[in-house]
Amino acid sequence: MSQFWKPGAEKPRLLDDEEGGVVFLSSSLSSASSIGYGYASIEKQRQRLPVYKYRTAILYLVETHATTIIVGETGSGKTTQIPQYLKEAGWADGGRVIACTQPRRLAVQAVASRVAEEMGVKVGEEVGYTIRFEDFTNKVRHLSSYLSIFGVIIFVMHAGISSLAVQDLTAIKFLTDGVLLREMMDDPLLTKYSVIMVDEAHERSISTDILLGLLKKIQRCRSDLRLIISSATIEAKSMSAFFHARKGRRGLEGVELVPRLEPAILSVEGRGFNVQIHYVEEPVSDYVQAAVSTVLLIHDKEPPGDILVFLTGQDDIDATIQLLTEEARTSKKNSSGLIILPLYSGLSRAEQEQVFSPTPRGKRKVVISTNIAETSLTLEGIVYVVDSGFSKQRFYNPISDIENLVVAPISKASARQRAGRAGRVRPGKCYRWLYTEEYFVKEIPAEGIPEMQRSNLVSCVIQLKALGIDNILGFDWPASPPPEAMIRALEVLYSLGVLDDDAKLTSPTGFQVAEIPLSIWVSGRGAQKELDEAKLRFAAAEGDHVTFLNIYKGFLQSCKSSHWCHKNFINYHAMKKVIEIREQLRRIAQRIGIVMKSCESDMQVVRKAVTAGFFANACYSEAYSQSGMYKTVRGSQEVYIHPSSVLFRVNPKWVIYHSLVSTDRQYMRNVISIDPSWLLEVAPHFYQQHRLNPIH
Ligand SMILES: Nc1ncnc2c1ncn2[C@@H]1O[C@H](COP(=O)(O)OP(=O)(O)OP(=O)(O)O)[C@@H](O)[C@H]1O
Repeated sequence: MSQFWKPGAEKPRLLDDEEGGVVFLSSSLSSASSIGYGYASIEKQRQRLPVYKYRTAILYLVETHATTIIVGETGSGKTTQIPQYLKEAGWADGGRVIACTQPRRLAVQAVASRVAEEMGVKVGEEVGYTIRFEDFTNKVRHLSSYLSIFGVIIFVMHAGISSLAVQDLTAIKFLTDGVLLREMMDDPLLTKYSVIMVDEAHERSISTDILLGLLKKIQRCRSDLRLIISSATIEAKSMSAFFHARKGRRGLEGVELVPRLEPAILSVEGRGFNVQIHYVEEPVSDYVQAAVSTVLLIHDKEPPGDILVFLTGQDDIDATIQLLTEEARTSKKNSSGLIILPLYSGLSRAEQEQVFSPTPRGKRKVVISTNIAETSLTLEGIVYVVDSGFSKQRFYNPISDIENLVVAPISKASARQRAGRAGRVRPGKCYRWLYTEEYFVKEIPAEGIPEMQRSNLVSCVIQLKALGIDNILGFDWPASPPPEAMIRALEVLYSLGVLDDDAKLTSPTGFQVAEIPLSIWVSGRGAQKELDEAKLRFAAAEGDHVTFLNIYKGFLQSCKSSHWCHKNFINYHAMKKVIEIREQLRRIAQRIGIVMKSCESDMQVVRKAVTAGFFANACYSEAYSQSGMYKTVRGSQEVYIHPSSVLFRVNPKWVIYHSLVSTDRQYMRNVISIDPSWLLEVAPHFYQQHRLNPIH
């Protein structure tokens, strides 16, 4: 086993002018070890962060450059400090807002709370956040709705306070990049924002990439807007090249523009606390078992401190928790005193928030998480990180039109982010215990493939179309998506009636679809296991979607009882979330003029509705096939019904699936039986075009 974390070995540095950046600073920081830990006032803690020494530099670069790229180690203070510096320097004066985007909802909430705490304000006042279905910012709309509630009496006072109503009272707003994109539908130039900081830009989610492309466009119209692109692990030069390359700049050469269009690159040197990296000597075959053994070893041998384990998804997490709990029961020595907590996006807010609660004295918290905790989060007690080296990633094949969620190795950038969850408030250790150092160095790529280049682009195309970007193939992307995937997406949207013959959004369907904040390809995440178990009790011959509907109806009939959920192995918090999201969707549907009508008990309507949304995922089983094998109508791929489906072993002739998972075979999840004649009815363009033989 080797140990290393050479502070400074991989440190980013300030690039010089020839490399496309700006020479500005040469100072270096005190080493990490000089930063003590223990109690310090919040102000002192802020001043000890590496980024503090760069405060003036950052403000100067933001003032003078349209785009500033900031690279600094995990925990150096980018996310929590830079928005505050900007506010202190006046960038939120006059009702303007400083935005900071994050790829994940949990990080948005956590960072907003921390910054509010540092500023001594409540979340939702000067510091706010917005994520899908949740807006904690202080602005006009809240005042107006308050006014409407109290009607006439308050209306009299309205004139008196209307000057307040035009001001956005939130100065610093954290939000997901997806939410910022949605805001562009109402305000294409994002006029209320003075500075937009795209944080964790290395993640390159589809939303981040669309956002970067659109922000570059907005910069042409708004010389007052400033962008900050930040990350610990971003390839700064290529990001700079993207923002620097502009079409139609002829005639501007030699002209000194303020702000300068050429991006500035700033490297924040120094890190919070040391993190030692440990590797395993021999590769392991079972990373769940290896994770369990590593946790027990740390618990046995290492001093106090909480443990954060990175695994790939709910299945792995459940298996690990089961093994650890088993261990706690049988071997008192090893695992007593462990508080084991899962963390993944399908959990309720309350369940997720448990990971932030302080660890009782004499106990050790073990948080077992997906990559939801990979960036931006500070979990105070974490000293040890155990990294499986894998995550679940989407891979889309535009030729077969199949999108798989597969367990794949993470990038070096991700591994550094994971290690960076330790060492934030005291020194830490990271156990890349599940893969060898040689494997890490030689096999793991420096960066991941942008999501845009490995995903189905249906939602992405709808969003761009709704924002008036008609020439999607000519859009200025940070990394171009494969043309086949774009063409596939256009084709599907045309067949769905979302796009017209000129590839423009149809009215009203296309615009309505664009307004709904769920993609038409709804993900089935959340409480999957419990729902699988309950399915037997609620199983419907038509398939999984109708089964879910039965569960939903049962929940309502029980008066939304948690006891009922417990009895039926259903996740109560997930059901509450279902109710919440349904209510949000109902409101949106009302606002955009969709007439709602109950289907009563006619399940054919439900099945047809699913067919209308997912017709491209139709499959059939051949009459002679005994093996449970299906073929996709498009592409003739072999697929099978997942054992968790109520239709497993029932094998109706024609089905539509919601998503595919790849293990030893391609399995269809969330499957519903259909009548093939509906395919021609709901998607005639699509099926005529593909001349489907099996439909007669
Ligand atoms: N909730 C918290 N409790 C205690 N300390 C915190 C908390 N949030 C942040 N900090 C402190 O502030 C430091 C800076 O956090 P911040 O998120 O700004 O860093 P960052 O450079 O953006 O890191 P990353 O790249 O990992 O997101 C942390 O290392 C930690 O010392």
